[in-house]
Amino acid sequence: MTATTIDGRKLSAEIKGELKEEVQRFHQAHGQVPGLAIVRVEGDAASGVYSKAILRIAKELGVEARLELLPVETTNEELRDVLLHLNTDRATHGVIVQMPLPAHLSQQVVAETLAAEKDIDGISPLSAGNLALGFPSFVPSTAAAVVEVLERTKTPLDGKNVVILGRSNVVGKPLAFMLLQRNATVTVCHSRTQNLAKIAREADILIAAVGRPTMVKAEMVRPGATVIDVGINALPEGGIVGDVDFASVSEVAGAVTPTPGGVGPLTNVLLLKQCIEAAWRQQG
Ligand SMILES: NC(=O)C1=CN([C@@H]2O[C@H](COP(=O)(O)OP(=O)(O)OC[C@H]3O[C@@H](n4cnc5c(N)ncnc54)[C@H](OP(=O)(O)O)[C@@H]3O)[C@@H](O)[C@H]2O)C=CC1
Ligand SMILES: Nc1nc(=O)c2c([nH]1)NC[C@@H]1CN(c3ccc(C(=O)N[C@@H](CCC(=O)O)C(=O)O)cc3)C=[N+]21
Repeated sequence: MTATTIDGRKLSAEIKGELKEEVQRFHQAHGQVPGLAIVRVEGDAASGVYSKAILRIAKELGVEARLELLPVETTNEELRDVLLHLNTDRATHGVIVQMPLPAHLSQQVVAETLAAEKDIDGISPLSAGNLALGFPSFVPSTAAAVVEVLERTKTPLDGKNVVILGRSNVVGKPLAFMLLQRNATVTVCHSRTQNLAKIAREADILIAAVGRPTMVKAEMVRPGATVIDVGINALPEGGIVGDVDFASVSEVAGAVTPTPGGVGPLTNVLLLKQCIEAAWRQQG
């Protein structure tokens, strides 16, 4: 069997088309456009690339985005002051703080300071709690991207076995709650999981978010399963590779996302989608 390759770039273009119209509707209704602030503390080169990618997509959609670039020696107090200012800035509807932060800065301070109504990447305790309770909430955009891929490819979730590899706060955990809410039977695996390959093979939908290049091999995949690769691993020779061994897995899976060109291209688009949603909510 040769799996269908899920085209993340195509899905991302489709969503961007919808969001452009949404921004126009917002502008007509309120005489302003949704506003996004990207907070980036210098120190991680890759995060600079992601910030630029977000700015580019915002521009395409007509969202007003600006970058708050802070020096690497920024203190927790200074970072908190920047966030407190953005919390009350009427032109800013959504805020993303680029991860990773330098080690001396506290993710907890960030998560607890950012106003929940502007927390478009779902990092605040209130957002996480709402998600866990099944209440409407902003969610981490990578998890949102995975669910969007599954929904747009009409992959059935109700009653299905979903196995998630990885339990991070930005991918594995929020995904587990989102998929439970959609009536999947969810198993979350991590570095201490025993018999991981056997568990993975039970999955109708296997989601890899571990950060281990090509860890998921064909033997771990049930024939016909849908395999979603969240992993973005930089190669020493340049370029990126996913957590899934795409070539071998394609021979057993029913459908698989490639890397690049899979979940990645949807991530920033869904961040913008949540920013536009935040703008509507703040306008009542
Ligand atoms: N497409 C996108 O937009 C994005 C992609 N990513 C990519 O997704 C991947 C995961 O990211 P993130 O969740 O932030 O990563 P983290 O490093 O925070 O979490 C990795 C998770 O994988 C688990 N894990 C690590 N090694 C193994 C193993 N050998 N077997 C089983 N489980 C293992 C860890 O277990 P334990 O908890 O026990 O340590 C942990 O739960 C990365 O490749 C990252 O680059 C991330 C964000 C956005
Ligand atoms: N607060 C926060 N939220 C995030 O969601 C967040 C973050 N910090 N820090 C960095 C990671 C990583 N991330 C990606 C976004 C887009 C692509 C993407 O567009 N990928 C394309 C191109 C990749 C390439 O070619 O380099 C692809 O996979 O095809 C990937 C990864 C969001 N992250």
